Amino acid sequence: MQPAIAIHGLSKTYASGLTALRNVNLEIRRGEIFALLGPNGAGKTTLISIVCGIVNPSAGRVLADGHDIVADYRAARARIGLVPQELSTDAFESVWSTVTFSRGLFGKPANPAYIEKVLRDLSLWDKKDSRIMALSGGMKRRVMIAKALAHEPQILFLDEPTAGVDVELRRGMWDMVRRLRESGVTIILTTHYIEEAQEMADRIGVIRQGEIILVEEKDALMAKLGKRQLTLTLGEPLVRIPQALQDYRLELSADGSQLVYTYDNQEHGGDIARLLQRLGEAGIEFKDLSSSESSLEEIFVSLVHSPS
Ligand SMILES: Nc1ncnc2c1ncn2[C@@H]1O[C@H](COP(=O)(O)OP(=O)(O)OP(=O)(O)O)[C@@H](O)[C@H]1O
Repeated sequence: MQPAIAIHGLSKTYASGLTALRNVNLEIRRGEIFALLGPNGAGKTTLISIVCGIVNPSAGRVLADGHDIVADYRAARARIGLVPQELSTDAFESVWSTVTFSRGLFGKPANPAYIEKVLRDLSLWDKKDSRIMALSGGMKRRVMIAKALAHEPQILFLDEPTAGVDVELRRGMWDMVRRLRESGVTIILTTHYIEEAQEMADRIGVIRQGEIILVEEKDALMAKLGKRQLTLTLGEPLVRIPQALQDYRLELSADGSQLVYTYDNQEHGGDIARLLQRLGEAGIEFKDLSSSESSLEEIFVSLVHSPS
């Protein structure tokens, strides 16, 4: 199946000489939610802006639903909806006219029934006659999404959709994005919030200094890179890790009161049973035991901060 977005060898050097993207290759599958995760200045907005035709690439090629974003701009752009980071709407216009106008920009014939559906789906129907300036911040964000959907795009870019949004509203946005995906829209979102990627994405791409350093199924990423730790609080502090336990990846806390065992998610629990048995044989007693799983956040931090 043709990908929703195909990016080949994309690079961008701004007039200032700054290279924001370096040879990016990426395919977004039809119908997926793809989260592009990266620290400030990594190149996320530049990438989205190129795909949406707002910024010119320095090199490379992008196809949106098979249409070249430069040679076949109109067809490519018609398939894409963009919800930018900044709220940009005319404060004095009503919700209805703002959204209807956006559809007209793409040369699509009027379709009040479709606009009504979009506004209802976004819980904006009862605000359709309100001026934008009279809406809350969360409602304004939803208007931005309604505008982006007005021309019935199959691919939706959300640039930092929940930046500065409270927890409740963020959950509401996530639900809404899932519903959009269920309706067949492919979704690409950028985020700083690891939790957002962890919660929403089917696949995750990590971008650092203009390079895509990783693209993985979220579940595979969690399984592959996720580590578990078992912390044993000892009955009596140890001075050093006994010879009999040298085979295990064990660390002793500075005060000798805790042993920490780090293991991969894929490893089986049998290893732990053996470790506990060996501890018993070595006469080491423990009074407490707890386990923890590393989150995507730790994985992300270790990736982004590891040397290039
Ligand atoms: N118009 C421009 N001219 C020159 N440099 C730019 C321009 N736009 C962005 N940059 C630079 O390109 C780099 C990538 O910026 P970009 O906005 O794409 O990053 P980002 O990952 O979206 O960051 P954030 O998470 O902060 O939004 C940054 O170093 C930025 O300063």
